[in-house]
Amino acid sequence: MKKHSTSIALSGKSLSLGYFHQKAKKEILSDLHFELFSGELTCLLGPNGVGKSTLIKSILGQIHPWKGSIQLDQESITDFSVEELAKRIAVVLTDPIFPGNMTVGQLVALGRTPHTGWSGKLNTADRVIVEKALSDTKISYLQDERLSEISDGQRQKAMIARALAQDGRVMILDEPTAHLDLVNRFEIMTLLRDIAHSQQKAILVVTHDLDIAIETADRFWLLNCGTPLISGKPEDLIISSQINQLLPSDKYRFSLSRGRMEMGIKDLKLPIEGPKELTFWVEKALIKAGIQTLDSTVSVSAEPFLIRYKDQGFSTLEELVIFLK
Ligand SMILES: Nc1ncnc2c1ncn2[C@@H]1O[C@H](COP(=O)(O)OP(=O)(O)OP(=O)(O)O)[C@@H](O)[C@H]1O
Repeated sequence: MKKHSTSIALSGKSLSLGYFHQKAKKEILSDLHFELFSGELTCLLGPNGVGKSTLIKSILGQIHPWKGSIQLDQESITDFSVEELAKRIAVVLTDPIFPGNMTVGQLVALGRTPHTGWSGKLNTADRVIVEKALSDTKISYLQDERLSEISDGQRQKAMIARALAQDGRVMILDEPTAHLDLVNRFEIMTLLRDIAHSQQKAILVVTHDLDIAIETADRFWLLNCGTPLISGKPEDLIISSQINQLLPSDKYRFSLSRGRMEMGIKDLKLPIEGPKELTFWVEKALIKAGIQTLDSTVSVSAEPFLIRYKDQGFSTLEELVIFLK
């Protein structure tokens, strides 16, 4: 069943994108189609150099498609002025460019610029929106802190609050979790999904963080060289194996049972018995140690944790690996 067309915030049809290099045309993406839905967090994934930033630049009107068209709210983006586009599409780029002595509150207020004009003077309604953006991103307590004196994760939340204050229907973020620790990466992505759902925003995030994207995204766009963009629920793309498009060679595969990318090892003969959550880690430790075949079965049990192999008992995987080597 197709999604209703009114929920399409942004779409691209038959796009051909590229650059001029020494006067020659260098096509990066051709015949590209996409639909970005309101109320969803979409993650754009693909190998380095495939053209993710190029696609973002075209959505922002920084490069013009050689062929095809991009529609925002059913109108060609070429019909929008730069100011009108800034009201509708908010962007968070990888490297923030704001001075360190600016406060979080001042940064978030800058999000209102497309609405206030060059004076930058906020009226009551603007102030309410800025305060809401700070509270939606749970950083109201940081409003008077300087950007140079807060953590990377807090700064990234401030950048998202600024984009929220811009109050457009579409938000685009280029690697918003780069440089962040695991907990902050989860927090940022979960925050973005909550915002997409509660405020019906269409949020597009470029990321290389497959694990966290699987946990948080409503939709994936998979981009690979020379193939059409694949769009779908992450779970559907995993079940249908289309997720393997992200993996360039047989060396890696996406494990359906474990939900993650792994080294694809041929002729693996590791008979291991015991609880599933333990056999998984035993196999991992053996593969890492370069052990791919065993002539007897390894038995593993929990409480107490014990590994048995050929009448020997081991209380750690380290002991087992030393014995096998
Ligand atoms: N201004 C430019 N002029 C010419 N070629 C460019 C320009 N910018 C990017 N390219 C080329 O376009 C291709 C796609 O680059 P792009 O930055 O869109 O990839 P990406 O998927 O965003 O990569 P990454 O994951 O590494 O950020 C690359 O081959 C790159 O060299």
